[in-house]
Amino acid sequence: MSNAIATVSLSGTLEEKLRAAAAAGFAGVEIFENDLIGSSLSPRAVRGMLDDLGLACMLYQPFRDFEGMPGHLRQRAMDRAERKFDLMGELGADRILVCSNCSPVSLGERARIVDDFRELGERAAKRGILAGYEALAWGRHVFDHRDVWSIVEQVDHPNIGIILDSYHSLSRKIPSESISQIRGDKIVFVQLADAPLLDMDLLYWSRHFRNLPGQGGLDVDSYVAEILRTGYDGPFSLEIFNDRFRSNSATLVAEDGHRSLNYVRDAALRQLGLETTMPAPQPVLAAEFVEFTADGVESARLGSTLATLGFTLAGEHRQKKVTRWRQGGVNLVINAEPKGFASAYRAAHGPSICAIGVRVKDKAAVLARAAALGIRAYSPEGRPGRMAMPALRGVGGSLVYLIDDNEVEGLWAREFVALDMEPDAPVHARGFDHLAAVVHEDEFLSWQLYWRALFGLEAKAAQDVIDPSGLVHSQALQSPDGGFRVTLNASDARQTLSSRFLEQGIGGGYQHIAITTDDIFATARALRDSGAAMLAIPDNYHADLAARFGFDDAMIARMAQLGILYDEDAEGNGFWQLYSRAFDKLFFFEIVQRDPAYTGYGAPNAGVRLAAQNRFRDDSLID
Ligand SMILES: O=C(O)c1ccc(O)c(O)c1
Ligand SMILES: [Mg+2]
Repeated sequence: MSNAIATVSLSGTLEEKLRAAAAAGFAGVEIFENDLIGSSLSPRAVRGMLDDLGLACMLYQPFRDFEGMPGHLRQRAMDRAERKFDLMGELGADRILVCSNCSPVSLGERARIVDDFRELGERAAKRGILAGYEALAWGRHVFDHRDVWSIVEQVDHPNIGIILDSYHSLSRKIPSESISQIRGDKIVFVQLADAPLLDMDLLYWSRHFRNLPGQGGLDVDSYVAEILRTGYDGPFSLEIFNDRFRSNSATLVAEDGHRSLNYVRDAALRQLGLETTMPAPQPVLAAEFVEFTADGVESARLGSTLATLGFTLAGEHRQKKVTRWRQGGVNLVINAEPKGFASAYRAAHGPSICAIGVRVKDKAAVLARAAALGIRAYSPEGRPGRMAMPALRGVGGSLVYLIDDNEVEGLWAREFVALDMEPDAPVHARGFDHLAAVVHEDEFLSWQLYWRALFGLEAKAAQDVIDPSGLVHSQALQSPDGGFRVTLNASDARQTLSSRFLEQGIGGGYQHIAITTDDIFATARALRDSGAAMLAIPDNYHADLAARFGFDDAMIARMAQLGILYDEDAEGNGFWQLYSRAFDKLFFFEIVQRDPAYTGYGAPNAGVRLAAQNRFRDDSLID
């Protein structure tokens, strides 16, 4: 059970693609015909390079418009096949993919198609080649793997088998259980791809939007499980046509690709109740803290800001210039140490969120799963084992600290001297609702895979958000019970709030923290009274709210005065929101009150919020 990747999935020249595939640990590649045709390397030189890199040439593809051709075109197709068999001999490939015919002149007659494959089988046998028939979802006559299987059965030739491609089957909603009809030893090759759920022409969707298993919305896990159940033990190969990947770093896509195959295989084995080498994903129970990096002066200013937001200084680190601010279940840590990770992060990104801490049941299992997925742990140079908490690399170079649920209280007590909290300070924050990160568009899918593969977070439907300066893609992910939520935002438009954050902060990272309250009106009044700088929302928004939800005038006036936004799902579950102004134009806070059954993030309000923030742009980057 090895991992392979089609050269079409990676950017660059053929040489660059092969190097990236080898470096990421793939056992082999599919040579995609166009990549060879456009290369100045001879087939023998490609073979030499594959040998040097330790890569097998597992498949040559695609061979198009073969079966059911009329008249003299039939002989042309056979001649063409012989030429490709010659080429495969030079490349060292013994498998070829024949995709179902798309030609408008092709014939759909079953008997002809069967005859053509019998003849191809005879020709392939003389060369020691296996040909696999793949149903393209947009094939002229054959577009369903069930038809391909029935043809392959009828052809009944040892050199003719089936190739399964998850995109073609799942985009057409063909039940994966149908794979149980297929004999495992007749599966010549398996190609895997995921895709976002878009209502789109099948060909266009396939050629531009495929992505890695764990980055889209197709049930690739169950597809793989059904294939494993047939006894197939050959390679799983990524065949990803994706506009973004074509311009992305081949190294990033190859590394993510390898991770995604290991992830999907693990998930499929788990579905089947079979043994797998990876520990199970540990759900994140909750975010325990968010850590800010700031120098001494910024630290004092940030402390004042947190105080206006209702936080109290709750502890000081026993050895370090680190303070703990607390309100209800929300812990914010300000790290003003002049050395170490936080200080290095600040040097690159400015005062910002440099780490988060998450509670899990078994951090050792998380670390082991991360290692199996090739996700790096953070180890401060020269001081292994000195960390109070292990950490993994996270978005924008930040860290994710791992804390076992049963050690949380002990950890705070051990590391921090507790300061007396004002006993009757009102508590408006119950816990973290979600953490919102901004990432480069090129890494948008990569971080989705990270959260899904490592922690088993579930992806919600992607949202397109309209910023006054352009489109922002937004993807929410959450633990199955909703105890931990993150959102990823990315934008190609140069002047959106997301893009300005990347420029200002030199790279991705967390841009805002959303905190839950049980009474947003009381919280909003308290924040106003303590002088917190909050984001004003224009009256037009509230007039529209009144029209949409029938709020009375007094309610609308209160919401407008306090800058409260509202959304409601189809069942009438509500969601209330309130935003702070940004600290140093870098990060800000959101306060939310959610009906337990409301599962969104106020997407209809995001454009209004971005427009409001956009009004503070002029003097410098964001506010
Ligand atoms: O888009 C295509 O033409 C194409 C070619 C070969 C494949 O294996 C495939 O899945 C799609
Ligand atoms: Mg395919």
